[in-house]
Amino acid sequence: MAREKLGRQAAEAALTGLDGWALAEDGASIKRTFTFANFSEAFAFMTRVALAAEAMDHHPEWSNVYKTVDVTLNTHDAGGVTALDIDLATKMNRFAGA
Ligand SMILES: C[C@H](O)[C@H](O)[C@H]1CNC2=NC(N)=NC(=O)C2=N1
Repeated sequence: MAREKLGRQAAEAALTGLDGWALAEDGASIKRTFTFANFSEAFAFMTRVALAAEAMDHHPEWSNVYKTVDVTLNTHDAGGVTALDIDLATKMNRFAGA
């Protein structure tokens, strides 16, 4: 099920092939820093992700400084990483051209 919490091994397995993402030390979230050419590119990325996230009803925790976007994903209800986070991370990589 999409909201079923993935154990550490399953989460790590799901991340293989997902460029740039790593499991947080506590195993409860996944993280990636995206770096773009400039602020416009970073903000365009965030806009695309925002629309996709809203459609999924699954939202990133993120911050933006100039051309970098730091992202943390987890599923609050499950208290950890689920397939929803992997799906959103996959979309983010696609939007970032990674
Ligand atoms: C009611 C609604 O489905 C929940 O609050 C959603 C909204 N967005 C969410 N986003 C994330 N990242 N995790 C959640 O558990 C979550 N829950």
